[in-house]
Amino acid sequence: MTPPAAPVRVIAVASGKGGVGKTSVSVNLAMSLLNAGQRTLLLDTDLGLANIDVMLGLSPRFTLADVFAGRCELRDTVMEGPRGLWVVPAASGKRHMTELSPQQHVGLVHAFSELDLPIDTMVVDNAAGIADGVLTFCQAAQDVIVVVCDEPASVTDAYALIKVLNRERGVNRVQVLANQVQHPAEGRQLFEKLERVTSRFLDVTLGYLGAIPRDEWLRRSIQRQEAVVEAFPSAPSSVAFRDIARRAGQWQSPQGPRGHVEFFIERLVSPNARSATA
Ligand SMILES: Nc1ncnc2c1ncn2[C@@H]1O[C@H](COP(=O)(O)OP(=O)(O)OP(=O)(O)O)[C@@H](O)[C@H]1O
Repeated sequence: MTPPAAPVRVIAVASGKGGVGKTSVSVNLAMSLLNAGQRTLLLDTDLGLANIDVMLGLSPRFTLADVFAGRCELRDTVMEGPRGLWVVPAASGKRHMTELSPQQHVGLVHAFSELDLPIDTMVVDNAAGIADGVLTFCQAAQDVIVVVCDEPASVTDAYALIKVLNRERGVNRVQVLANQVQHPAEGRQLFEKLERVTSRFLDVTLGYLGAIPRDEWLRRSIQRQEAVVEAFPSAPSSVAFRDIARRAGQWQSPQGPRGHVEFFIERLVSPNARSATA
């Protein structure tokens, strides 16, 4: 009998507002987890404006667009990135891909359960906004990181995202990550601003994951199509990403299925529960 695959920790990265640095966070968090010994898969779910492949200088043969068009299986899209990071790329400029049905989003989540990859962690980069796909992928993850920066629209859109995740999808735990901060106190202030409103109006626990400084080295790494933690390991943002990956590694492990759409659900079912239902 093959031993059951171990649970996979799934972390969804979202932001509400676009352009705050969500993809940079996803790429560098995934690379930092990998460098800390976690076998990691990075999934790009931005089916309209995908850019993880561009950020990492990869040339995908197949993308999620091909899966939905019936041209390949999900496993055919998995490619090997830097240092053995697994990447599932999306497709840019496919407008119809942003109009997938809720069933197709759920179908994609379930398709991951069939994926026989030896991974410990999956990082899911989401599109901006609060479309059905974003909500489903966040709901299906064990942890959600919401990236904010010091702009009024970023904070209000982050609140809007947390509100629909909580009210419509039952998400009750969110980690807040401040990006592009000018000084460490700015990150904490942004978190407190968000927490004041969420604690008044929502049934959700916010955790403060930390802050990534505004860093010219990060911009340079994007030009070089590399993660900053790889291109410039001692840059201030690289130091912050490693710290955040370390903290993310300390979150409590998944306790088992939560009874709704969930990534790698089979791997969350304990071996005992499996044989009881076999
Ligand atoms: N910590 C940082 N320091 C300096 N520049 C940053 C930082 N984070 C992000 N940026 C800049 O912001 C730009 C947008 O970042 P990124 O593409 O990661 O954002 P995004 O939220 O994923 O955007 P979208 O919603 O459009 O996908 C980057 O090209 C980079 O120039």
